[in-house]
Amino acid sequence: MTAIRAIVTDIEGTTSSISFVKDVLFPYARKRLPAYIETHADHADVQHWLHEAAKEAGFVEASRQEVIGLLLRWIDEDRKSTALKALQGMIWKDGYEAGEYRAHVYPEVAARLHAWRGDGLRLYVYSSGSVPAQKLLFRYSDAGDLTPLFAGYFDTEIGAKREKDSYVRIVEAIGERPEHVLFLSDVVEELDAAASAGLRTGWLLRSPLAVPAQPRHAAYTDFDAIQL
Ligand SMILES: CSCCC(=O)C(=O)COP(=O)(O)O
Ligand SMILES: [Mg+2]
Repeated sequence: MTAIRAIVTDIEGTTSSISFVKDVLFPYARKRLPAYIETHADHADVQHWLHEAAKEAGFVEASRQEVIGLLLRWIDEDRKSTALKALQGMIWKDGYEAGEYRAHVYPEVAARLHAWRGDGLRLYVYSSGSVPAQKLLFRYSDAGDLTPLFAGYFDTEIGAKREKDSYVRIVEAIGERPEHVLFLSDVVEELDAAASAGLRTGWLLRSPLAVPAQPRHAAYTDFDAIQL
């Protein structure tokens, strides 16, 4: 089998629990988003992402309140909007820095990432969460600061996770041939897109999920089970 030289991992459902994202991060951002936007309305990056959100929704003209309402609805719908994710990441920063939560990573993940790095593999993240949010999550993980392990981060600014071209661009950016890159995710549509771009794939099916009898991607219950 072709040697794996780089691993690109998803976060939610793969390195970290869906519950940490849905039950801790999303409610934290939802509660604070209206006040955060009002108090940061003169910040250029906030203005930029509000404008992008309004554009994405097809609003020709929208008040700040209308865009806030839109963003709250998108949080409830778990919409993978680049603009929403950027704004959520800005809000989560306060919570991490105040010690209000630490990011969940599954128990075997940190040691396995260290082992892969020790074997010379390059490690990357690809998540719908913004790159700053990804860095915060691994900086403030419950297994300590894992950011030194990663060579790079990708978010939906490179493309949507269910589109083949996103993975084509990622392998170009990391300078590898696709067959030397393993993409790990819990979402089969993301794995289908990565496989169509020629990447190797690993499907994380964390307990209590059951591994199907004939999974269409190599399936693993945790990182320690992954065969390179
Ligand atoms: C980067 S932490 C927040 C994760 C997030 O907002 C999200 O939507 C998770 O998506 P993923 O692509 O990691 O499944
Ligand atoms: Mg996921």
